[in-house]
Amino acid sequence: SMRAMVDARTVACKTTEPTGRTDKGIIDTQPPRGTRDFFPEDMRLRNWLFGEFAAVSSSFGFEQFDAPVLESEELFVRKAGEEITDQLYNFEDKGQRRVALRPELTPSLARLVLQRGRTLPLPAKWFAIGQCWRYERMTRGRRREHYQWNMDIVGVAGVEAEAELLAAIVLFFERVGLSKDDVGIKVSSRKVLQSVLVQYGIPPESFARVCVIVDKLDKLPREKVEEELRVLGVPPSTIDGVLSALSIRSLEELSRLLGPDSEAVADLSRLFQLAEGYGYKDWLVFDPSVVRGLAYYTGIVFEGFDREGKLRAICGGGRYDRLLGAFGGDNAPMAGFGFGDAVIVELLKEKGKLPAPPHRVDDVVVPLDMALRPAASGIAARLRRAGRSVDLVLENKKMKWAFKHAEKLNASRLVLVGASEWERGKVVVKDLAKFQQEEVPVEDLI
Ligand SMILES: CC(=O)Nc1cnc2ccccc2c1
Repeated sequence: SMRAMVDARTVACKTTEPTGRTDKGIIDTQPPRGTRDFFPEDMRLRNWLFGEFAAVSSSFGFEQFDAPVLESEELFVRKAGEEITDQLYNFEDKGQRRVALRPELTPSLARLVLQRGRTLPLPAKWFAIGQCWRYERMTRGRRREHYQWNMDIVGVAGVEAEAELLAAIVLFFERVGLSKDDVGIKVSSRKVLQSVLVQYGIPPESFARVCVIVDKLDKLPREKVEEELRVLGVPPSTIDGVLSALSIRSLEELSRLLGPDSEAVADLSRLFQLAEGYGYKDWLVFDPSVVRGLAYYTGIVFEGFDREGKLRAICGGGRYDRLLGAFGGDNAPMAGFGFGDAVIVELLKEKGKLPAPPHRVDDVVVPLDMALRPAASGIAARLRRAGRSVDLVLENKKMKWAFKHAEKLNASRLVLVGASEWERGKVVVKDLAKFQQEEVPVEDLI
C-alpha cells in the first residue's frame, strides 16, 4: 500500500526511487510556517463556526461578498505605522506588479463599493468570511493567517448602523453559548481623542497616526508610547491630557470634559439608548481607552473582550467615513467589524463550549455478495438522489465488518443487499438507532 511504500522510502532514503526523490526521502508534510492544515475534524469545527457567522449575517439581512486574497499592494499602503501594514505580506509578482495577500477585508470591500459607484443601492449591508495574511518574522512564532468574518454597512451616517453591528455580535455570542457574564463589548468614539487633540492644538493630519500609537498603550510601556508620540511632534504634556481623557469611565464625566454639545457624547448617548432598545445594553462598557489600531476609523469604535481579561480582543470594529475618499472616490458613510477565527475558539475551549461535530452518514449500503454490487450501487444512487448521505461499502465485506463500520460512521441505517431478499425485490434495513431490522421493498427505502 501507499503507506508501506512511504515508510520503506523513509527508511531506505538513500535509494533513488523511480520518482527521482533521491536522498531527500519524503517531502516535508508540514504546512508553511505560520499556516494551518484543516483535517476533517478541524474542518467540521471550522464549518460549524463559519456557519454561525453566516447564520447571524443572514438574520440581519446581509449579503455575502468575497474578493481575491491577492490584492494590489496600494490598497493597504497607509503611512500610519499600523502593525497590520508593517506586517504586510507583500511581494513583486512575475509581471513586476506590487501585490499583497490581504491583511484584512475592509479595503477590498471599499474597492468593490467604488467599482459599483452610484449604481450600488444604499444602504448596502455586506458580509464576508475570508482568509487574511500577515508576514511576521517567525521570532514571535505567531500565525501568519487567520479567517475573519466581516459585516459592514455602507450609506448609513447615524449610529443606528453601529447599533445594528453590535446587535449582530451579541447575537453571535448568544448563539454559541456565551453570556454577558463571559464577554462584553467596549465602546468609545475616536471623536473623544479628536476633541482632546484639538484642545492641545495637534494638527488634524496627525490624528490617525496618534490614534495608532495611543492604541498601543495597553501593549507597550508608557515611555515607548511617549517616544513614538514625541517623534510625531506631540509634546509629552499632551499625553497627560490624552491619558486623563482615556481614563474616563462614564458618559456624564465625558460630557463634563467635552461639553454638552460634543458629537462624541451625542453619538455615544444615542448608541446606548439604541442598545437599550435591542436589549443588549448590559453587554456594553463605555471605555474611551478603546481606540483600535486601524488608521481609518473616524467615529464610534468597539471591541469584544472576555470578562476574565485573559485573551486578546475577540473582535473589533467601528465607523470609517473617509476610506472611499482615501482611495480617490466620493466618500460614503461606512461602519463595520472584523471577527477572527482564533481568539473565539480559544475562549470557547476555555468555557468548555467548543463543539466537536462528529462525522456521520445517514445510511451505510453493503452488498452481501459481489454479484449484487450493481444492485447495491443502484440503491445508493436512489438514496443519494433523495438527499440522503450514503457510505457505499466499496470492497467485499462480511456482515460483522459492516456493522462495526456503520457504527463508526454514526449511521442511522445499515442497508444490506442480500441475494434471497433481492430476488423478492427487497433489502434488509437495520435501524441502528432503534436496534430493529426489517425487510423493506426497494421503493420504500426513502
Ligand atoms: C490569533 C491570530 O491568529 N491572529 C492573527 C493571525 N493572522 C493574522 C493575519 C493577518 C492579520 C491579522 C492576523 C491575526
